[in-house]
Amino acid sequence: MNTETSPRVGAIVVAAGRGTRMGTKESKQYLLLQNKPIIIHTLEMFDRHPSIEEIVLVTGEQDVERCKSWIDEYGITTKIKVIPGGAERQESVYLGLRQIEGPYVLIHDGVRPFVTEEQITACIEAAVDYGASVLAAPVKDTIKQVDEQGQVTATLERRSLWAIQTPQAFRCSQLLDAHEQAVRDGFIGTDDAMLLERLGLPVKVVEGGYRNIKITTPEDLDYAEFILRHN
Ligand SMILES: Nc1ccn([C@@H]2O[C@H](COP(=O)(O)OP(=O)(O)OP(=O)(O)O)[C@@H](O)[C@H]2O)c(=O)n1
Ligand SMILES: C[C@](O)(CO)[C@H](O)COP(=O)(O)O
Repeated sequence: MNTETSPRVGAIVVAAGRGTRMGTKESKQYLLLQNKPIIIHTLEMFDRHPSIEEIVLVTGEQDVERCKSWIDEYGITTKIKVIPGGAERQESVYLGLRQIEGPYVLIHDGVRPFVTEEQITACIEAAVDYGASVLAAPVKDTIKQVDEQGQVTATLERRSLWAIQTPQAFRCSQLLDAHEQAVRDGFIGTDDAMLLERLGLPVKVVEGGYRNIKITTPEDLDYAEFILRHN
């Protein structure tokens, strides 16, 4: 990406979750991978990217100060704010959005430390061209719909199914409007693109890879160590 012609881009890294599916006492984003907190691995990817001009890190209220200390300790140099998040991921993103200057913003899960520079660039370029973009990978399994009794009701057409990841890139003003509309409608989505989709706005899928995992359950930690060792 030509940084002289690229737009100003801010990144919101959300890390205010409790990690209940991980089941550890320490929130998963602060667990260590090769002796470094996961959240720092993630922040480093955005810190290194030439188009990212500011970062907002959204954490639990009780974690703001230790995150600021780690940011100093690990030498993150991009302009960065650390703010407390909300009860839902969507609220954490919304609080972050209110701090971003724009015109473009990337939303990223703090527990996806393996995003690459090329993937971040591809998401930014697609957002500039199409308005919004999401990183994703084609699903590898056969996906079936199952009812409450555990009976299969349908097998979905796999060619049209993608597992959606982050980063997701947007025009700041458009994402802010979509969040405010969702609040008015009492709508909560599991990602940010959903908030545009429900308004009929286009979202472009950018093909990423299978390594950009969201660290969610204990076995993901073993795979994360494996990825780091083989990078
Ligand atoms: N109120 C919340 C909930 C989630 N997140 C962040 O959103 C990302 C993706 O969410 P997920 O993996 O579901 O994290 P948790 O909510 O922490 O996990 P769990 O659902 O197992 O509790 C994580 O980086 C998480 O910290 C957030 O910033 N604010
Ligand atoms: C945004 C996301 O990472 C895309 O895969 C995901 O939807 C977060 O959802 P979760 O259910 O809170 O993990």
